[in-house]
Amino acid sequence: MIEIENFSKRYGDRYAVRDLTFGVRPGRVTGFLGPNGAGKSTTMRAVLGLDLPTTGRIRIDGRPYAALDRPLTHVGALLDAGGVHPGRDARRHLRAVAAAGKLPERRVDEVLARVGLTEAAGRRVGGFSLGMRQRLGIATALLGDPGVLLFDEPVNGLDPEGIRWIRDLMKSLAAEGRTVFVSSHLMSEMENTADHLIVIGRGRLIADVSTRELIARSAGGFLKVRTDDPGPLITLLADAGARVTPDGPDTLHVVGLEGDQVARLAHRAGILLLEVAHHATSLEDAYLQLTDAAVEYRGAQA
Ligand SMILES: Nc1ncnc2c1ncn2[C@@H]1O[C@H](COP(=O)(O)OP(=O)(O)OP(=O)(O)O)[C@@H](O)[C@H]1O
Repeated sequence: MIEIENFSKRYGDRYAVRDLTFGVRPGRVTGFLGPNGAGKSTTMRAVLGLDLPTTGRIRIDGRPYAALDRPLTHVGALLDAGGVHPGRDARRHLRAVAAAGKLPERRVDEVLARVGLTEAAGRRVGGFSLGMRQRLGIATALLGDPGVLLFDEPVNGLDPEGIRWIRDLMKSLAAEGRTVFVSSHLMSEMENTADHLIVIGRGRLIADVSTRELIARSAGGFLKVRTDDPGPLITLLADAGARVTPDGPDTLHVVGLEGDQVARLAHRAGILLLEVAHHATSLEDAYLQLTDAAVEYRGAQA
C-alpha cells in the first residue's frame, strides 16, 4: 500500500506537484497517467525517498521510506534501466545488490528465472539488448520480494513481445497481492494492463478512478456507417433523432442510434448499407477529454 497525503514538491519558485492525495492499493495494477511534465517522476522519486516532499507525507506500508527496515523487502522500483555497470554480468550485479540490501543470495537465481534471464546470467550487461536490460532492472526490483512495486515507463522502446511480457508480469505481480504502480504515456497499454488509474495534470490530481469507469464515463462511442448514397440516409437518421457527422464521401459517424436501428431504417427506405461498425471510446479518448478539460479549467481560472 502506498499512501500519498497532501504531497507538494517545489523546485525554486515553481511547484512540480501541488497538494496531491491518493492511495495505491494492493492486488491490482494502478496506472499513473499525465501529460509530459505533470509530475509523475517527481512523485515516484518521492515515494522512494530519492527526493523529499516540500510538504505533505508519503508512506509505504504505513511508514516513510526512510523509516523502513530493509527497504528492498518492502518496495522495488524500475526507474531507469541504464544504471548498471556495463562490464558486470547480470548475476554479479544482482549479487552485489543482494549483499548491499542484506538479502539472501538464493534470491538471485530465483529472480533471474522469473524474468527469463537464467541463460544470460553470465553475460556482460554491456552487451544486453534494451529488452534484456529492462528484464534485469525488473529482476533487481524483485530481489527483496517486496509487496510494493513501482515502474516508471517500463515499456518505453520495447518490441511487442517485450511489451506483452511486461504486461503479463505486472498482472501476475498484482494477482499475488502486491501493490503495482506503473506510469505510462501509452494509453492503449494502460487500457490493457491497469485496473485502476491515477491521472494528474500540472502537478494536481485529475482523476482517481477504475479504468472501466473512466471509459464508461466519457462520451465518444459512435457508429461508423458506410453507404453509397449518404444524402438521404443523413436525413433519415437525423429525423430518427441521431446526431450524424459525415466523414469522407461515403462514411457517416452516428451517435444516438444502435446498429440494428440504423440497419432497419435504411432497409425500409431501400438504402444499401456497406458497413455498420461500432467504435467504443478508447482510454485514449477518455484521457484526452479529461486532461483537456483540466487545461481549459486552469486557463479560465488564470
Ligand atoms: N530536479 C528538478 N529541478 C527543477 N525542476 C524539476 C526537477 N525535476 C522535475 N522538475 C520539473 O517538475 C515538473 C514535473 O516533472 P516530472 O519529471 O515529475 O514530470 P513527469 O510527469 O514525470 O513528466 P514526463 O512524462 O515528461 O516524464 C516539470 O516541470 C519539470 O521540469
